[in-house]
Amino acid sequence: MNNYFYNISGGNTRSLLPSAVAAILDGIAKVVPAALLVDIFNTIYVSFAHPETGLNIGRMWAVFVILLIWLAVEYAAYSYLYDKTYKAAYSLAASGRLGLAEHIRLLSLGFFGKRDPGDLTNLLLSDYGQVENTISHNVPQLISAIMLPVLALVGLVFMDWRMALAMFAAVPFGVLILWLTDSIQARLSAKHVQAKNEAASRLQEYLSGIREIKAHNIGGKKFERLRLSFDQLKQASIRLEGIMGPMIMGAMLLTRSGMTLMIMVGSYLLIGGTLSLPVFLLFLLIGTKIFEPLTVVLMNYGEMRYSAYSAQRIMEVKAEQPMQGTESVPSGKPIVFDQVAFGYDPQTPVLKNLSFTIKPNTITALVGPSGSGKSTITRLIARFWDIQEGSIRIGSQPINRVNPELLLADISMVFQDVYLFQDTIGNNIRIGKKEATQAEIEEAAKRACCHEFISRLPQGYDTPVGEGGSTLSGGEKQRISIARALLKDASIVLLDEATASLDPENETAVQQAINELVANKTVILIAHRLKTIQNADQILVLNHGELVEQGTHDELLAKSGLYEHLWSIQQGADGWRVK
Ligand SMILES: Nc1ncnc2c1ncn2[C@@H]1O[C@H](COP(=O)(O)OP(=O)(O)OP(=O)(O)O)[C@@H](O)[C@H]1O
Repeated sequence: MNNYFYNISGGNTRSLLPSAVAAILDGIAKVVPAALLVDIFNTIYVSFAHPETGLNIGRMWAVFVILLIWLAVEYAAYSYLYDKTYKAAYSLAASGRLGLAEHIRLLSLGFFGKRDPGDLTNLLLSDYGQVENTISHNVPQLISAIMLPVLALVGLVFMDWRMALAMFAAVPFGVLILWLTDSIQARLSAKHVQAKNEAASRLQEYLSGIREIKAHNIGGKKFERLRLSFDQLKQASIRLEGIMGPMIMGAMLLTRSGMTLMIMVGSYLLIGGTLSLPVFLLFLLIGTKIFEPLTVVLMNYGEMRYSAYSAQRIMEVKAEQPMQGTESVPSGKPIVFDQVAFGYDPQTPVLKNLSFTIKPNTITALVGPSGSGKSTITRLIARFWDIQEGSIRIGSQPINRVNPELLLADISMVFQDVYLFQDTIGNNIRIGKKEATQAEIEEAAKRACCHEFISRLPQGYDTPVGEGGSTLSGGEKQRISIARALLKDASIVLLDEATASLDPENETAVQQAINELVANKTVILIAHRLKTIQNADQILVLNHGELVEQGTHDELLAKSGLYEHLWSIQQGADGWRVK
């Protein structure tokens, strides 16, 4: 149970305390009207039992006034409960979501390879929503609903312990049913949450891949996966409701059967003369009030069990270790790969025994057939993953000891698939330097050859771009990402050359922007077209994750090896035409 509260509060159990106190106050507030009801009953009963004394009007008025005052107190208690519980729950969930998103950002990219992106979205939205609901509704309602039966039990035991025992005798059996079925409920709830997440993931996949689905006419196949996931969700929902419903209902009926038992016991005791009529009537009156909150307790317990799996999922991600390292990045030092071996899956090596040095302020081009490991090298320099063997150093500092945030602050990256955020063009460039002025942004845009096309847009730098940059052309997005990198002005530039997919006009503009970016930087460039790297300081030729050749363009051509082979293929392909 401790674990449960630890998980639903996102590891901060103390944050539940104010709402628990508020719920206790709310519970107590609800007990007072019941106690006053007993007093009214008693006053009326006495006037009937002893007609000579008449109805005690003064007492009735006193109860009426207390009830009025109490309504105000109850309102205040409820407002306090609202403030402490609901607001606390929503801010706990909001800060928890942001904290988790921040934690996820600090994890190695290897973590994302293991998880479906839709699954993580669900974790942050749906699972947190579930937990939020538990904290804001189920836990306080449960605490508040427990107060009346517990306090009533204490009072009733003093009045007549035999009747109190009869009234509550069935409660342990109701609890026993819940306890016995706990593992079934946990399993069914987990399956239901999994099915819900799977359906949401498939839906997200279907919607975000709609362009490819249309282009390849695979709607039927993808829709089948979507249909299947919704079908499984339906089955899981039916199983959860179908099995748990009767069990909770059984526990409820059993608990409520205490009322019947109490009436029977009371009747016998009344006949036997060991119970007075007013006490019997009092038990009947209180009994009707007590079993309602007990039903609420059982219902909320079911809900809480359901959210336990969501909380567990959140805590599992929180338990993932962020990348370690506290050192700063030595400046002006070479990047050294020393017998590096790496595989995304450690059993399948992608890079093998790789050793080379990249001198500061030089251009190193990575060349090789598709899948030879070029992008992987750039990802390892940025420490998206940690390697399994050997070491990567900047100067003498192994990068696995460097603070990942500081390392990334020193690296600019320009990839082929540029992602632009759903924001203005200006703010998308500002990502390179948060505190940049408008003048700095425009200066970077000018150097990246995108100022002109941005200025032509009706809202200029304030023009919003669609999510992912869907409203801009490939070349325009490239140049904006180069402007970002220019603004960042990091000493290491990782560049995935993308000019192959651009039209000649865009290509010249992008090439010019790249030339601005790489001046006086340590550049690692993934080269797809060899004619662009003839002036590189060194070219590393990779094949199947191994370094097979190394040198300048002329040195490598003279070797007549893989580079020369790739060069001659590209020379031939340069003149291809559609017939
Ligand atoms: N995230 C990943 N998870 C698992 N395997 C991966 C991942 N990224 C790449 N790989 C595998 O690692 C190998 C090297 O890939 P990499 O992307 O580094 O090659 P590349 O030379 O850049 O290829 P290309 O020129 O086609 O971009 C390939 O076999 C690829 O399938």
